[in-house]
Amino acid sequence: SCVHPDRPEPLDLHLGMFLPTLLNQATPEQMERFFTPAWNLRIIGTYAQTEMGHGTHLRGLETTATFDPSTQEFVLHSPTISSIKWWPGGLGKTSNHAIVLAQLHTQGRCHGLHAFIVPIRDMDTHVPLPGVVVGDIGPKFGFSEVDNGFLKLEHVRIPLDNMLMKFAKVEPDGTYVKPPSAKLTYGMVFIRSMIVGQSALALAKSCTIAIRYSAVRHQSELRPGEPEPQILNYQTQQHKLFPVLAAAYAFTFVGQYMKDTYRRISGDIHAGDYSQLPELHALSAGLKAFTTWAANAAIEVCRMSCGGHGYSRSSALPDIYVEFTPTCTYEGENTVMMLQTASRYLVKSYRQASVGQRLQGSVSYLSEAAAQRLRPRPVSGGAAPLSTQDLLSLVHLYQRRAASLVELAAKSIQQELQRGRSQEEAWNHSSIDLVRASDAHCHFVVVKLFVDKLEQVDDAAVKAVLSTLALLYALKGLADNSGDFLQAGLLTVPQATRVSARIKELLEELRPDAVALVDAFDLNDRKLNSVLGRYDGNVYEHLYEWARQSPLNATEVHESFHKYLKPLRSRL
Ligand SMILES: CCCCCCCCCCCCCCCCCCCCC/C=C/C(=O)SCCNC(=O)CCNC(=O)[C@H](O)C(C)(C)COP(=O)(O)OP(=O)(O)OC[C@H]1O[C@@H](n2cnc3c(N)ncnc32)[C@H](O)[C@@H]1OP(=O)(O)O
Ligand SMILES: Cc1cc2nc3c(=O)[nH]c(=O)nc-3n(C[C@H](O)[C@H](O)[C@H](O)COP(=O)(O)OP(=O)(O)OC[C@H]3O[C@@H](n4cnc5c(N)ncnc54)[C@H](O)[C@@H]3O)c2cc1C
Repeated sequence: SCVHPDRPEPLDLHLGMFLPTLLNQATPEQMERFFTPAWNLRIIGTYAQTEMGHGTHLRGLETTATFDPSTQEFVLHSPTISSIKWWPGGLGKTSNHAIVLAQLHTQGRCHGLHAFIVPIRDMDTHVPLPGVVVGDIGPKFGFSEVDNGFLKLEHVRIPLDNMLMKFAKVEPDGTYVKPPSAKLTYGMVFIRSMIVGQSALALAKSCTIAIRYSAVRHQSELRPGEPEPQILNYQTQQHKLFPVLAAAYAFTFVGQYMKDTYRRISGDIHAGDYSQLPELHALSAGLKAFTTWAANAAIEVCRMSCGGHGYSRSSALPDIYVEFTPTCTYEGENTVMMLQTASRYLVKSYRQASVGQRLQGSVSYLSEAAAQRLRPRPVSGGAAPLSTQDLLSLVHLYQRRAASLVELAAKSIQQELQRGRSQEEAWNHSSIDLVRASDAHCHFVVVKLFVDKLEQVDDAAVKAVLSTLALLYALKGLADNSGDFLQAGLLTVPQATRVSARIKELLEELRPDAVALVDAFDLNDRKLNSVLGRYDGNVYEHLYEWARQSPLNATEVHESFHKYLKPLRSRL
């Protein structure tokens, strides 16, 4: 399993993408030649796919790999400024090899994107090799520990056997042999699946810090004349933090499910069964986007709930945010991933269900919805009774919301086509609906997995408190997205009012267990690296000590006084 490092590191790409790509796409001979030295860090590699001009649109990538049968070599080339590889982690100064994604040309034809192992620096001197121009792309929002780099290839020659050929092949005479499935060369499903677990970890860290701090921070007056209360006793503070706590548990279970699903389906793929690849792609793309967007926003809620000290690096929350936020962009920009899940899976499944096909996996509910559409609607047409206590009925509500939004998106495309728009234009003019449908589908999956997990909990007390968290997660999501449920006729205004009231009750129920629930994440002080989130709660003394250690305090009078203030004063 992928052990997530505390902070980004220059070897992340080597460990998180270079090695896994070899594992997934190298032949046994290539594994021998590359994996072993890479495992021993003799070879240090990166995954160079994105270019200055293209990150999302893979088919638009411009780097070329042209086969020269006379020398049995590929010629790797960056033909334009926009084709320069840009962003790969560890590329700037750390790596001596790169897996370069390039458009394969052989016998005068282009066969699309394929992966090539390209040596970029001398294995001993680390000097860039001939034809290789490589460097760091400069300061970024964060990730300063990682040398994200650029790579310009000027007719660099590599042996035929440096193309990763587990699936696609080029014969010595230049004949191209297609892979069993074109989808096998896309990659990225592994790391997208792992990122779901990173979302859970980021949430667990952030709410541990914020809830522990909220238990030791006393501020203002709740009852005149009484001591200042813990800020965790304010309903608004609970309303900010407890849904984040619930999401941290939800995403932990989803992260485990995603890892298990990846392991199961990639095992099938290695055995030659590609049938589940669409489900794995759709699930990993959608859940990566859903969980990172949610976690990204929640980290900021946790930071701001700690007041001024939340803005101090001593809280660790600014660093957690800066390190986490690019997950919404890399490994598939979130909007694009949501569109993939909708366009390549949900709408396709909806259409199959509409003609009576029995669907399996995470979209099986679309078959149920299609059958439902064929039955006469109840005369009342109103929303079904709502239980704010029964988790299974809430799962069903999320399922029906997802089915409704998938149908809305599919119908939007149909309406656009009937207006005479082309296929592409019809899809583009429905893309807001498509993203909403994916979001609702992923939300249903998360709620369902949370509730399914409770069935595996034997301890009654643990099951009770997790059920309360699951209820809060489901009802808060319902309140936040009440427009979807109202629009789908799944919720009435009186029911929405009851949901809000129930959420307040749940916040009160969770208050006594809140600190224990974050302690249960078992994140030690070293991993949290947060003065506010210390297990012993001894914040103020350590905050003062932390500030005293600041480099600015190395001298009582900083050199800036003599260099700037004093001369300025003398000129006034
Ligand atoms: C394992 C051993 C290792 C040992 C390690 C031990 C040590 C442990 C310690 C580990 C510590 C390391 C920690 C790891 C941390 C890692 C840190 C990461 C840091 C950040 C790194 C970032 C990297 C990157 O960003 S890489 C670049 C990412 N870029 C993208 O994702 C590009 C996004 N764009 C696309 O994917 C495509 O353009 C797409 C899909 C949007 C459109 O492509 P298209 O060609 O136009 O395709 P389309 O017509 O839409 O679909 C065609 C068809 O294909 C299917 N499809 C598409 N994509 C996939 C896929 N990925 N998989 C499967 N199938 C796919 C699609 O569904 C269509 O199918 P049909 O409809 O059936 O035709
Ligand atoms: C910290 C970090 C590390 C990275 N590490 C690596 C790495 O190691 N290796 C690597 O190869 N890459 C890496 N990347 C690059 C990353 O994969 C790309 O930035 C990402 O794929 C997004 O592509 P882009 O930057 O071209 O954005 P664009 O695709 O240009 O996105 C810009 C906007 O256009 C929108 N958009 C694009 N296409 C569509 C569409 N079809 N429909 C609707 N809207 C669309 C997007 O939603 C977004 O709002 C890294 C990036 C970052 C930030």
